[in-house]
Amino acid sequence: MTDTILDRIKAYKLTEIASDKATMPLSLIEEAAKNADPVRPFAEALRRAQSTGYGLIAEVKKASPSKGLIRIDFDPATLAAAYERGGATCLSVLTDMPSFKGAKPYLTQARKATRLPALRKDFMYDPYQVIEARSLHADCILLIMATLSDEQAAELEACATEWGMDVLVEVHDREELDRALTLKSRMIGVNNRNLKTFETSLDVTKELAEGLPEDILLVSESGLSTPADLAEMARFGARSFLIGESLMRQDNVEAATAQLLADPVA
Ligand SMILES: O=C(O)c1ccccc1NCC(=O)[C@H](O)[C@H](O)COP(=O)(O)O
Repeated sequence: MTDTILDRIKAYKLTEIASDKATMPLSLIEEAAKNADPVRPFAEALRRAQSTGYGLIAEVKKASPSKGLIRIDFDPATLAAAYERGGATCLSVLTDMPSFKGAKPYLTQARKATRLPALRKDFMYDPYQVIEARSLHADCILLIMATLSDEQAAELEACATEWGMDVLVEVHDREELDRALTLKSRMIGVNNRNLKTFETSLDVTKELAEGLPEDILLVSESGLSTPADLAEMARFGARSFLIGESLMRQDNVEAATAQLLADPVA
């Protein structure tokens, strides 16, 4: 069977992690993580926001495997500040370089420009990356069930918890959702994009939202661009959203963010 983009990402991530460990030993990363800014509560911010409106995790995203270059004038701090002024609840910052033209410092720069909690958006396989996320001042990490075993997910989650961070557990189908629900995190991201084929459909959130336990904070991710999209997702129980491309393509990011959030359905 041919490799998917996720297989290719996993292969270079494992090489990258080995090389990072060789140049920056874990003990130094742990020291930096201990000295990082206090954690800003991520899930709590979303729960609060969606109790009166929508929770928005606004993504700082320069490029992607499916769309190539998305934004030319890309300054993470400027974009993050615009998101905050527009009413975003949290930030998501891509730190993966080969596929997303992201960088580790972008996370620190974006978070420091705002008072918002920030997610390290990357492909996590090793506790080293989790501690590194905290050293960059991350408040939350992402775990993608499509590319992790149950044991890996539980180990990475435990590490994040140990360092005080929240965990957004990402799923794309029922089998991944069932596995995700065995973890401790109560924050589930349903990715409308199939990361193996790039096919994107809001029906994925609609299908998986049904029958979710009451205590789950549901985040609908990817392919969302209009107030009507958000209203439709809200009708199926998702009031928090992870949005990147559609906002990154706007000239006025602050105004576009405010417009998207302006009229939440009850
Ligand atoms: O965005 C991609 O092309 C992509 C490809 C392979 C793995 C992950 C990918 N994206 C990560 C995401 O899930 C999105 O950046 C995020 O949900 C925001 O999506 P969007 O609003 O559609 O930019």
